[in-house]
Amino acid sequence: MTSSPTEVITELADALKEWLPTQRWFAGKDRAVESVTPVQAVSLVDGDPALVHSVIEVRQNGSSDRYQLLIGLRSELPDHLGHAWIGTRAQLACYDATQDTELTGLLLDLIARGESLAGLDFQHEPGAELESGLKSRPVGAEQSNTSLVYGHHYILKLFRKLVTGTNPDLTLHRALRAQQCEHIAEPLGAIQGSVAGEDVTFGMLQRFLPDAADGWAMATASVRDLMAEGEKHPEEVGGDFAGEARRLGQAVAEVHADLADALGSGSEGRELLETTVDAMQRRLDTVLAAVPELGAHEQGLRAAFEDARGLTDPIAVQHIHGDLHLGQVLRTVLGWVLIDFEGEPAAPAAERLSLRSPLRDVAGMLRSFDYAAHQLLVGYPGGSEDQLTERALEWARRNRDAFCAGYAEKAADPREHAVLLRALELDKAVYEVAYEHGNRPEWLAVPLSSIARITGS
Ligand SMILES: Nc1ncnc2c1ncn2[C@@H]1O[C@H](COP(=O)(O)OP(=O)(O)O)[C@@H](O)[C@H]1O
Ligand SMILES: O=P(O)(O)O[C@H]1O[C@H](CO)[C@@H](O[C@H]2O[C@H](CO)[C@@H](O)[C@H](O)[C@H]2O)[C@H](O)[C@H]1O
Repeated sequence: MTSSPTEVITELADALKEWLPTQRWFAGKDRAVESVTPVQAVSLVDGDPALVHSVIEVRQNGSSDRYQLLIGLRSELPDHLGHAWIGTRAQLACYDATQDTELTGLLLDLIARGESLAGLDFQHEPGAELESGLKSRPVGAEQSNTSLVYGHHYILKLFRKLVTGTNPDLTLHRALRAQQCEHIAEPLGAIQGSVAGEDVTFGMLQRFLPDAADGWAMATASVRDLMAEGEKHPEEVGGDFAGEARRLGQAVAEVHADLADALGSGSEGRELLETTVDAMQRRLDTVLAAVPELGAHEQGLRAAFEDARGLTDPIAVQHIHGDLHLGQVLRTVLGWVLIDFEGEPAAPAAERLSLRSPLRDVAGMLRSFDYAAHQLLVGYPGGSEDQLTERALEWARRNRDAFCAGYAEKAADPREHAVLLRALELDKAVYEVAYEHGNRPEWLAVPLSSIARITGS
């Protein structure tokens, strides 16, 4: 490589403008990319292949976000890396190096050795003895970040959109580990560094749970079973999920209790309600401007948010998961594990780190039961009164109740806060409208139809 790492990224800028919107983890797919510039770039491996670690600034619609890139450079790109190609410069193929097992092994080895390289600190958690020399494979699932699995042992998440300060995913995992929480995958290491003088977390290594099934796959299999059973009710079919939903409710309540013990909790009154409802209304303004289909429900949404403003009881607050849904929970033989404590990918860092009502996580999970029940019906020609829709509603009701009942076995019953819970659920559904609009427009009907049902609009 004759050019400097920064020159490489600068020369790749045009290719990156095309490539970024094709990546699942790129958060700005709904806006044109105006420019891509390197904030910093360092060489981690010289030679052929070479490896450059870079932070880029992506400008869109007048604002900008920072993303982490690992760029591989090779004189010849083998076929198995063809899908990772970004562009060619100075006769070198430049590609997404997270897909290159010849290069990614180094990241685990550096963490295992606890080394610093080119301004990046590769750390293992105190007492963690890590095996090195393992090859990685990328996690197949489409995600907000890029995760690599090493053997059957470890999973390394490389954060894509960067936030300043220690990433909440790492902070909360460390806090839960200190509480010996049973419902997490143990954090084992991290890649830390700085960008423009501010600390940044680039990666987090965790114990990989090879035999875990994800909650979304389990729940949707249960819905499919039910729909195949014609006239039967959820409790009458073998694939009933309510027992798991109850255990999941217990696990979420236990994680909340551990987070509160580790990081503190409080109680808030009027001021929090005002800022919470103001934020809901602002989010609604933004999403309404982007997704006209939401307009039909504006009145119902605003009224539900304002109902919450009128509440008088104090609200318990603490650190929470922040983006809890069935895709963020894994069922192992020992029980449920929660993953990905990063919060909503689109939320500002300060909001993700603030103390909030744990009912937000409950609302996220309730939304997810609704999603699991209704996503099979996307594009389905039946009317809203037909039998499959009835089954979907029944499944969602049963599992939402079971989840709340499980939660109530370990903490206060979330159903006692119906007005706030309803507002939080609707706020989450508004977020989902924006999320689906930007990422999976064919699924937009899922949150929209829930909003219609909940608000009666
Ligand atoms: N400890 C783990 N063991 C097994 N699989 C995991 C583990 N952590 C994450 N996964 C898998 O990797 C996927 C991505 O992880 P996640 O933390 O949700 O990343 P993202 O921030 O990109 O959404 C999850 O959906 C899950 O399937
Ligand atoms: O990438 P993350 O897992 O951090 O979260 C984002 O993507 C999720 C989809 O993968 C999205 O979740 C929505 O769809 C789920 C089904 O795919 C459903 O279970 C959730 O209830 C629904 O919110 C999530 O909102 C988004 O932040």
